[in-house]
Amino acid sequence: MAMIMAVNAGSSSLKFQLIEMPAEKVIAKGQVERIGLTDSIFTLKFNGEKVELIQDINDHEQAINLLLNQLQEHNLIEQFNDIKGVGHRVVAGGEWFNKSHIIDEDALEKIERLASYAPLHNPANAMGIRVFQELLPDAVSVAVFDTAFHQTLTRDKYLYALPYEYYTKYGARKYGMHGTSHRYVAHRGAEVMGRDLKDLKMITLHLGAGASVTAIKDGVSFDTSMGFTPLAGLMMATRTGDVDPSLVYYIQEREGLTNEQMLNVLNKKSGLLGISTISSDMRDLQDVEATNEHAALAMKMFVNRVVRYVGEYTAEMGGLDALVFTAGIGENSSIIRERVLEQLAYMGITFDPEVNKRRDDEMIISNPDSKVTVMKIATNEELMIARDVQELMNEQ
Ligand SMILES: Nc1ncnc2c1ncn2[C@@H]1O[C@H](COP(=O)(O)OP(=O)(O)O)[C@@H](O)[C@H]1O
Ligand SMILES: CC(=O)OP(=O)(O)O
Ligand SMILES: [Mg+2]
Repeated sequence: MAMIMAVNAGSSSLKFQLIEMPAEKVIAKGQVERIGLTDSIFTLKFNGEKVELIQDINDHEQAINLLLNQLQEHNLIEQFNDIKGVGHRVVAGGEWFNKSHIIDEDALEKIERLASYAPLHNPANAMGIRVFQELLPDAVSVAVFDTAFHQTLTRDKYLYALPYEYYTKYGARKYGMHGTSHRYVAHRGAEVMGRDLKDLKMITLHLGAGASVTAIKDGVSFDTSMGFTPLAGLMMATRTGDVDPSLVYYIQEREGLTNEQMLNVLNKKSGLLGISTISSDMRDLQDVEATNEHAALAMKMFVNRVVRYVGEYTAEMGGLDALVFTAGIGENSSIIRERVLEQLAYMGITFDPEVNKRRDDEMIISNPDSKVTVMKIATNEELMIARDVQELMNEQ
């Protein structure tokens, strides 16, 4: 029996679970949401108790400190001596890592060197790794990469139509992200359907602050919407998603921005925030869309891009059997799911809007006569992380 801590730093959140393995028993779990916004939400659940705090949390460092203080306050820190392994979500693994890896100095240095492959994430991931290594020097430390699941993409899918030498010289290619989540919900989705994933053409929609779409065929990742970095693909909370690259230079020149400032606009000032001008959080937009034209426009654009990718990937796979919604928006926003599904009626998708409003962690939303089975599956990246930590510890 081993106690494992799984740490998942997202762009707007920090999530963790303390899990007893191999029983997969969750001892404590919690999250900090809305990092960098006002009224950040901290929740901690243990022994049937729930703690909730609302306060402004500016960055991941503050989030980790708050988490550690709270664990201490509720005497959960004593369990730290029992923690044998800590698993960290790391967004970019480049071509160095195609599976989870024990973190030694060399691996940590590589994770830090991959910062330009995931500028909002890898530095925060590396910071989390160092904090926990100091706190628990004897625990095995493991990195679980978002990019690993997408290593099955074939060259025709992962290359950009740039001069080929940029791929060989600089690793300029699509890596894809959110792989741990896409992998988890794809397998759970197939189980809910009572089917073998290998026999299904499936699209998984991970719609959180970062958002991505994955096409899954023959049980593996076939194509995915994020790219060299998590900036590509869907419109996101603060990221543009796909944009004509010529516009970047056009705007940069006129606004007199440095490269770094321009990247900051694309990563942190765009997306739902950029269009709505009021918030990057879908909850805030839903609250005011009836009276705020910009909030309504941002939501319309968000839905449109999801619909576009579903069509694109269905065409690439030559059909679609199953569609899965997950992550913050995918799991919690029945409005967004409803609007996406209404626009997919042309595919023969039918669903009951009342069923769609239910809050179960796992559910089939589509009607039995629907040509595509539509599901909502709550993701669990932390469980996948804990499983990989356990596996690597067993191999040691
Ligand atoms: N009840 C809700 N309705 C609509 N959107 C929600 C709801 N709850 C959370 N969200 C959205 O989910 C996003 C966070 O998703 P999450 O997957 O936790 O993000 P990340 O892991 O990328 O930080 C928030 O930005 C918010 O827009
Ligand atoms: C890769 C990525 O965008 O992650 P997140 O959604 O957690 O920001
Ligand atoms: Mg996330």
